[in-house]
Amino acid sequence: MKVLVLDGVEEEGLAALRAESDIEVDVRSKLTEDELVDIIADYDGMIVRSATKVTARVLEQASKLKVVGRAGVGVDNIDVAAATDKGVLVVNAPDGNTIAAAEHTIAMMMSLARNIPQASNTLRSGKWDKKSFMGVELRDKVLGIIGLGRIGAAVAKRAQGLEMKVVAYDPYLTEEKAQMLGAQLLPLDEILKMADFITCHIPLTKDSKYILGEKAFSLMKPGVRVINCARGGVVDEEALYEAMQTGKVAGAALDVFEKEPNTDSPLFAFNNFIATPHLGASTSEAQLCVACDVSLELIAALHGEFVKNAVNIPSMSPKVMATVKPYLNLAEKMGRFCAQLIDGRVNKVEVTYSGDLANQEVAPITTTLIKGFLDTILQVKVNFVNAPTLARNRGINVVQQQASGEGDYANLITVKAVSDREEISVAGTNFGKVDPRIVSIDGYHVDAIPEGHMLYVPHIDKPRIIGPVCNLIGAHDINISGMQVGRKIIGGKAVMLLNVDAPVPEETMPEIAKIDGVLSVRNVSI
Ligand SMILES: NC(=O)C1=CN([C@@H]2O[C@H](COP(=O)(O)OP(=O)(O)OC[C@H]3O[C@@H](n4cnc5c(N)ncnc54)[C@H](O)[C@@H]3O)[C@@H](O)[C@H]2O)C=CC1
Ligand SMILES: O=C(O)C(=O)COP(=O)(O)O
Repeated sequence: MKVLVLDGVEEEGLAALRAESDIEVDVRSKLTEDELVDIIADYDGMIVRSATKVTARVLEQASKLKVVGRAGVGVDNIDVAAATDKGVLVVNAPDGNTIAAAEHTIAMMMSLARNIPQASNTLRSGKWDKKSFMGVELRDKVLGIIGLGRIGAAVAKRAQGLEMKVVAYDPYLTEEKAQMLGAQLLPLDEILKMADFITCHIPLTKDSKYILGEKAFSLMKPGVRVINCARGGVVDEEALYEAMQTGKVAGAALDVFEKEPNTDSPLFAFNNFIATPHLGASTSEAQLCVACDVSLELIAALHGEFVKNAVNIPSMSPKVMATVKPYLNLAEKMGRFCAQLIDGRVNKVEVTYSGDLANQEVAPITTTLIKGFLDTILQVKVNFVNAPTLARNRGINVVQQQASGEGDYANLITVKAVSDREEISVAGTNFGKVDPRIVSIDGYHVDAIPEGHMLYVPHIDKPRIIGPVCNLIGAHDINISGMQVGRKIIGGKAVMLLNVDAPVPEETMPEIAKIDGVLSVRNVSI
């Protein structure tokens, strides 16, 4: 497999990736979108930082691509929706650069407070100017943090060390968590009115675009200082320009810009404006960390294993991963089994978990089941990433529920599939955690190993059915390795499920269907 590495990802951090015998690493310098479009079909994985734009056009040509890794946090340079539709996993490395970004923010704040870059420039140009650079202290000043996530929290901790009062706006964070961080959660308007310094630590989303715009600047305290080391577009640069022009804003520091690279911003005209070229994550420690983290994620993704920091599938903690892993094989097989048993256009798949599975995280098991279900009926590549979207797009309503109460099995997954023609239900369990079994079909008890080729024959419970079915299969020299028969009442409907060493030829199927008492017959391949 080939992995394309762009944007100057730290070489030392790629060691784990290079050590994989089945992975070839190709490090390139910056490529244009056209160049990327031309070569991307060769690659199974790619790693980027913030410079390369992984657009829908690039992804369209990425016929082998399984995973895009972001050596850092923000994935706004990757078209995640297009990747999801194509079944391409997007992973990031969100923990490795938190401290670097937080320290850069503090450095920006200190620089704003003490005019360090400007004073340094003046001195280097031959002027010993003390008068122009009167500063302010940070102690007792109010720091307003917008977005109290990983970096916001690290900034809060450091600001408290500087004896600042920390207030924060983060509508997605609990009061308890903010309290633990020593920050008071307040509405945005109140923060804008009271803060001496305001710093953003949020992703760029449709809600956060221009969160610091004209209205926000109008509410701010005169003499406020503003910092953005998060994403360009969170601060409206034109509104900032106006607010600096009027003197409302006493200083601003941007590490990120709406358009990057940016070497000619009108803001550069202000002496109280300082800027760095998106350096928040640029420490040797952070770059080593994110490169190592993303390399491990790429290795896992390329080997079909679960990843820790997926952006477009639900992430799983190692604890959840350990509990769900034994059921993924069963779920995928059950999905495949049901899809081949049901007739007509499926509009609903209802998955019910009971026993041990009643009280644990099961969403990844449902996704795996749906993947198995769709895999057998769709031509497109189905994986954990696009399975839920593909189901939704095909009008299949996936319902997941967990049943309480004692059952007959230590763990049980029951799938009810509904189509425009019929409804079927299949139940499966893991014996001893890892041994998958189909234990019921439409309420008929069986005990079948879901593997290889199977033949499903619903019939009337009466003599001279099993023998003739087996004779016809035997006539084709096909070995039967397992047989299960289940009925509810004597003489009523029954089901027969055979494990066979090869698929029963299509031309034999009508002959089996003709046997008196056979209701239908179906080949199933797991
Ligand atoms: N300048 C640089 O080089 C770097 C920039 N970053 C950027 O910093 C930002 C923050 O990164 P992390 O702290 O790791 O992310 P995070 O996901 O840990 O934290 C983001 C926080 O923002 C909050 N949030 C989201 N939307 C919000 C909104 N509209 N209003 C208020 N709060 C909102 C979330 O609840 C969360 O607590 C990201 O945009 C990331 O891309 C990260 C690393 C380096
Ligand atoms: O991790 C992030 O979100 C960053 O913004 C860092 O960007 P970079 O990897 O330095 O181009």
